[in-house]
Amino acid sequence: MYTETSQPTVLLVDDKPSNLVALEALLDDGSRNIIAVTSGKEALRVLIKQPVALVLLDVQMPELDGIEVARLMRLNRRTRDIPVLMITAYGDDINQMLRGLQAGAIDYLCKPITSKILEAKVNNLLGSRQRQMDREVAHNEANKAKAFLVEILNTTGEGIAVLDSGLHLIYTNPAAAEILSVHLPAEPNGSLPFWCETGGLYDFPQTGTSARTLTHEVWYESDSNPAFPLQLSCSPLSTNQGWVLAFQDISRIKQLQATLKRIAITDALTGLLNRAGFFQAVAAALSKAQRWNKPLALMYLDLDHFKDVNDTHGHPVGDKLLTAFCKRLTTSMREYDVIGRIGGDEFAVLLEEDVSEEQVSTIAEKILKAQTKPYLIDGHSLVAGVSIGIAYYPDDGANTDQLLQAADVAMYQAKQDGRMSFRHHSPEMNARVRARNLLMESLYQAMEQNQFELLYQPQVGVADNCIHGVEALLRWHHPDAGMVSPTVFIPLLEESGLIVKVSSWILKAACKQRMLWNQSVSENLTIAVNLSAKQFSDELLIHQVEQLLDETGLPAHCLELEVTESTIIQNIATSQNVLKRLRSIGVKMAMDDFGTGYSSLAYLKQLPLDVLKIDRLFVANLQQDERDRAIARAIIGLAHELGLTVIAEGVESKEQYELLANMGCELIQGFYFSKPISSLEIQNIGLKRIIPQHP
Ligand SMILES: Nc1nc2c(ncn2[C@@H]2O[C@@H]3COP(=O)(O)O[C@H]4[C@@H](O)[C@H](n5cnc6c(=O)[nH]c(N)nc65)O[C@@H]4COP(=O)(O)O[C@H]3[C@H]2O)c(=O)[nH]1
Repeated sequence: MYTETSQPTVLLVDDKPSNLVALEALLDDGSRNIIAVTSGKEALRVLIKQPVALVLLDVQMPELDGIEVARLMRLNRRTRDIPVLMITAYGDDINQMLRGLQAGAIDYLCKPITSKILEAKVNNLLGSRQRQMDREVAHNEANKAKAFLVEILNTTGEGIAVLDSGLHLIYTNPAAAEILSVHLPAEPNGSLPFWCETGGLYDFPQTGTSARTLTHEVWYESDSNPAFPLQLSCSPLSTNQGWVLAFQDISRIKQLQATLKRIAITDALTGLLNRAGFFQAVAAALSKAQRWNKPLALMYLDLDHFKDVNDTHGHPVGDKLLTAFCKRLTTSMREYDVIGRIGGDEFAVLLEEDVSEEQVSTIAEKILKAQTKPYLIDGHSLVAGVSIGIAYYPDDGANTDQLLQAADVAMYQAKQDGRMSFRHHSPEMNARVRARNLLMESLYQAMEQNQFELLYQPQVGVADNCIHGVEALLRWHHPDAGMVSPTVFIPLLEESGLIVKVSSWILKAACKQRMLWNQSVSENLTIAVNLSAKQFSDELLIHQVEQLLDETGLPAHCLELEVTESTIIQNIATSQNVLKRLRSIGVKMAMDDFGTGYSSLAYLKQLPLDVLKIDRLFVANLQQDERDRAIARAIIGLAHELGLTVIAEGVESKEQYELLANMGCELIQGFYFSKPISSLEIQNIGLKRIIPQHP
């Protein structure tokens, strides 16, 4: 094969070299390659070896004549299309000429050869051969391109199909046939498939010159296929006779998206809706409620002391408790109520039906009741106390945030009022929360601005009416609000975490002050300091106390640490351990507020304590209530048998004092002798007998 730019090769075949020389002389004008051979055999050898554009073949040759060479050329694939121009000395021998033409010759030249005729015929034949070659090249190129396109169509994963103007499928590549489950040609009377979009049938774009490719998500449905989603690109054919479709089955992607969507709104631990999911559910319910003018109720639930469970028993136990709690919560609710976990130990419930205050209260009571039974988790018996706040649409909020905030405020109030209870939101609660938030903000500066002070309340011996000890009590002088009660700000300190910093200041200030009284009061005076629940569970407490005693030089037996009964009872085993370790360094341990609820007489024996403080609420009823007197007598008796010192708190009257003194209570604390007073006032009293305030 030769290209357009290369010169064509002309093969001259004649057994007479003189003829060859003459022919070559006539043809060799520099525009073509000339090869001259003297036999048919040689000619065939050249033809097999190299591309030749034209053969000038003498008919009469020994061995292999021109007609035989032409015949053999036609039998070979490589030579059959090469034009042959026969040269004969017998121009009048019709038979011979006919045989030559039948053997494949294109034309004849008769000897003697006229150079012009030779030139014209050679040029014609070379030109036509060139055109034939060009056509062959173009045809081959087209075939290659077609094969390439077919390969692409056959191997692509994308479905490619052509629809005629009547929406019949007239072409599908293999992927399209598989996706659509069709075999062309389609059944002549088969029904047309549906191409649908949200809202109805898919509107195929207008055909015509302004046609563009449009991409859509459509649903395809046919006799053999239930509807499934396709991502479809549709291009009208330029002939106006249909459309080319390119598409992919996106069922898997859709399923994946749905799964991801579900995961995105589900809480992995409990399987409930997570915060995002719950918010979506509330938003949907709110728009319905707005449309139909219906009320909604939203409950906010917070587990009481859940953090302690995590801290004490570890997160796996905490997780199991949450899961068990959710199970119980779910069984307390109706099937159509929506429950979500919106924080670590915070849950919310949306009630759309039967949302009168009375009905919602019944549900809240049911939830609380279900939680009174302890959970048995990994050998631990745990109670998941819960506080519930309830808010209503439209009274307490118009959107999700407002409603949740109102329910949260009500929940906080429930916690304040004693936990394991529920509260309905009321507008006054907002004011309370605002005030609380303001206080919380100013608490952060209270330490730096020296707004805290310690007062000391004497603990007076019944035997001698002298001060045996003092309880350090914290005071906060708020620059605007004046004196704020510790019952208000101690929980805020705990909540904010500031309690750690403030508590270590209290301990240090109390111990330092106590050392100053060595001379002015007594070397044996006890200083009692309250420990917050957080401090009591702080691993570093013992180290901190040891360091403090070291720093201040205070003998350990002069320091008494008070822990409330409720803190101790939360986890008896841990409390036993902490009490034991603190006592091992010589510090005295007192149980504060004894009698405020638990009256854990059964535990007293197991707790390593030195002092039992009877709560003032208990003391207040002594005069009126014979049963309280009997119980107080029993408590004091039992405490003594266990080797504990008893201090009665909140003693306000002579009668209370005398009753307690008669029962054997050895130390009295209360307004009867003194309110909490300054360190200077304690110093002034010193070891003198203290005169009752209300004799
Ligand atoms: N009605 C009446 N009340 C009496 C009488 N005698 C004493 N009180 C009051 O009873 C509370 C006794 O302290 P508490 O039970 O430890 O109860 C304390 C304690 O739990 C907590 N608290 C006070 N100071 C501190 C502190 O420094 N650290 C910690 N963690 N808590 C503290 O705040 C609670 C309240 O403290 P305060 O307001 O100082 O109230 C004090 C005291 O002023 C009486 O005869 N009648």
